[in-house]
Amino acid sequence: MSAALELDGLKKSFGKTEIIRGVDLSIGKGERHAIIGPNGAGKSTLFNLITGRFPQTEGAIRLHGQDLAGKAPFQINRMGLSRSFQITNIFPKMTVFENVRCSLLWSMGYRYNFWSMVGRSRALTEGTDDILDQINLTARRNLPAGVLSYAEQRALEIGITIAGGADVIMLDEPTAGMSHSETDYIVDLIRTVTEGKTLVMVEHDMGVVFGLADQISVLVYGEIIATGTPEAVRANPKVQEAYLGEALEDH
Ligand SMILES: Nc1ncnc2c1ncn2[C@@H]1O[C@H](COP(=O)(O)OP(=O)(O)OP(=O)(O)O)[C@@H](O)[C@H]1O
Repeated sequence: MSAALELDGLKKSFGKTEIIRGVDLSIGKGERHAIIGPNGAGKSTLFNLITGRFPQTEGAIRLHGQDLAGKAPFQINRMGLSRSFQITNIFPKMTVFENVRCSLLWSMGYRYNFWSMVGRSRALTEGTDDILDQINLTARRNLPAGVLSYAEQRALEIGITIAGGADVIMLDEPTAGMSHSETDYIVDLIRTVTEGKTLVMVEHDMGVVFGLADQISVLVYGEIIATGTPEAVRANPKVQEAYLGEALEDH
């Protein structure tokens, strides 16, 4: 499996404090990879480095072999990496359809700017409806997004994240604040919409992590102490000691 994303000796300091302390990681194309670790380990910082929100202090990040140094988040997005936000990022007064179309328009405007307006608008509508179908929101198509339930809003946000056609999808705690049934619903949805794509997610819920991830990396105090399959990570004594012990017993 060739790498979709590679981190090489990655470091990040805020002032004098080194938060990411030398991370090497290779995430294969088509892999679903979860980054877990205790509070304050640096997961969000790592996420923000990969998506270009923070510049790294040292080391390299490569997306499909291309160095991301100095690239702005929108440029990284156009190179095929799309992220969701922990805080719901939808326009509440726009309809569900308009929210997805807005995201799709941006990417199509960029990729297919030679299309006629008519062709473009038809393709846009079809593409938007296809995404609504994938995220199970066809029945809610014409409602203002603000009236959706919390889980539906998160589903919509996942739709917005995938709308640009990125092949690397990054999700930050996609099931945060959800009930068990909402979590099951979103996990199924994530599995479906990321089929054939590379998924990188930061997630606290071990049920979600073990249900979705092919590979898990455990970040502790700014370093990855283990990467492997869920079974290997679960059985790793270093991981048990540093972090998972109790969190794992139920799964
Ligand atoms: N912009 C910043 N400036 C200074 N320090 C920061 C900044 N962002 C994060 N930190 C510090 O970096 C450390 C790691 O934070 P981060 O949010 O990346 O951890 P996390 O693993 O995502 O934690 P959680 O699981 O609680 O979300 C924390 O000590 C935090 O205070």
